[in-house]
Amino acid sequence: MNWHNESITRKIGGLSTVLLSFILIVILYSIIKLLEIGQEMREVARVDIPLTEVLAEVEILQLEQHLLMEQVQLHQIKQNPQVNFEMLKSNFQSFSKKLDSELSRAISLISNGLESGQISQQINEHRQALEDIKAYQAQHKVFQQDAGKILLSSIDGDTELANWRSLEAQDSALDKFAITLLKRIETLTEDIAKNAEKHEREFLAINTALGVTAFFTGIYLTTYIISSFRKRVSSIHGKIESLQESITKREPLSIFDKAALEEPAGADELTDLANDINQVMSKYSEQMTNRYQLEDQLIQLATTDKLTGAFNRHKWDDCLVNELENAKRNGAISLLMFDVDFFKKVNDKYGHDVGDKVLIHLSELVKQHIRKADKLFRLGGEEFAIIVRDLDVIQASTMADKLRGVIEQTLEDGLPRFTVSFGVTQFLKDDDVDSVFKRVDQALYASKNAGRNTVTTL
Ligand SMILES: Nc1nc2c(ncn2[C@@H]2O[C@H](COP(=O)(O)OP(=O)(O)OP(=O)(O)O)[C@@H](O)[C@H]2O)c(=O)[nH]1
Repeated sequence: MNWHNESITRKIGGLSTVLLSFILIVILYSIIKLLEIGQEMREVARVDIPLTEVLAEVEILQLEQHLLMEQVQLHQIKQNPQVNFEMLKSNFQSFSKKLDSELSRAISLISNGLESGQISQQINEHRQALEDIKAYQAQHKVFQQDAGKILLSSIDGDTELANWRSLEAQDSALDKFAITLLKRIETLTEDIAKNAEKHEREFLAINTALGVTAFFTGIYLTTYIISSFRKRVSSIHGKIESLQESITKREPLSIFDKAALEEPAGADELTDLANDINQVMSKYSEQMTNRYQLEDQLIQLATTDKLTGAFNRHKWDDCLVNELENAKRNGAISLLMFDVDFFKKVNDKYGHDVGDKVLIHLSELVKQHIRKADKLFRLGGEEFAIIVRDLDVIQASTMADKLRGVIEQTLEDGLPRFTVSFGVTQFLKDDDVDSVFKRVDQALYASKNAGRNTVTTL
């Protein structure tokens, strides 16, 4: 399909479709990405941040428990043997219970998150964290039982002291475990938050790229459509201008313009308009050509002698005036006038038809022996004239004599021999139509008087 030739409606429709498709892609992409980012944020907000809080609480409890043990060792065992074991035990159990409940909360946060699908990122890391918390809880339970037993007895014997040291070691291991767990969950949360940020940045970058692409595609397509319209409109404008020019000059369309009339390809509204204009121009051109030919024919009829094909008297009058002007500006122009000798006798002896043929033959003969630029006129009856450019009177006289000789020598089948007499003159600066005509007529008259078949120059 040639897009260039599509209709205006389809072009604009195509442009709108492209732009709307882009917008739709941007919207769909935005929805998908926002849902994805929302899910990631929810995961951070509902699982990872609470998990971090719980483990931070666990760490604090762990520290408090550690502190309690230090107190027991420093104040109650060494300095004050009358220690209230019941209160210590109660405090310790209360911490342990709290810690255990926080650990259970952490376990249920991860387990529920994994089951419900709320945790969608770093699933394996979350599973690993779950296992670690469970291990920590189990380890803590052992510590809790051991501590319960030890706190019921006084720590003054060697055995008890050894047990106390072992308990301290367990507590210290739990401390480290709690810190490691917290760090692991913090890193996990950080990673997920970073991932969400990365997705946000990607989302912004891709949306910007899509927006910019849509913008430039829109500009490109709009410019393309406008320029294609302008091209077509200017071609139509050109046609109308050449039509106007042709009407103003009253001339048919030039060949170049006619070539432009070729049916343009395509199916848009401008093509229809161009086709209509082409049809009008084609008809107009045809009419102008016919008219031109008709005018040519009329001009030929009006300026040509019917019998001989030479220019007639009417044309002679026009030409004589123009050539006189030419002669004044551009130099030598001569005039030859000739007349068939004793033509009346030809008519009388051979008939008027033969007389006509003599005149036709004479005119053809003369045309064969003069230059294209020289004009032959039949002034009336058997009287002719030739206007010759660029020849002075002497050169024109020589030319006349050559013609005279050719006519005298010519023997045409069915025609009698005949001769012609010439009068020759040159257009002079002060000449007017009458003076030059009078002079050449006198020259011809002189030739007749001189016995005919001769050339006289004046
Ligand atoms: N066949 C024919 N004869 C014509 C035509 N026009 C004029 N004539 C004749 O030409 C003759 C001219 O005769 P004249 O004027 O006496 O001249 P001429 O006999 O040629 O004698 P000079 O010119 O003195 O040599 C007349 O008989 C006209 O009838 C024409 O168109 N056809």
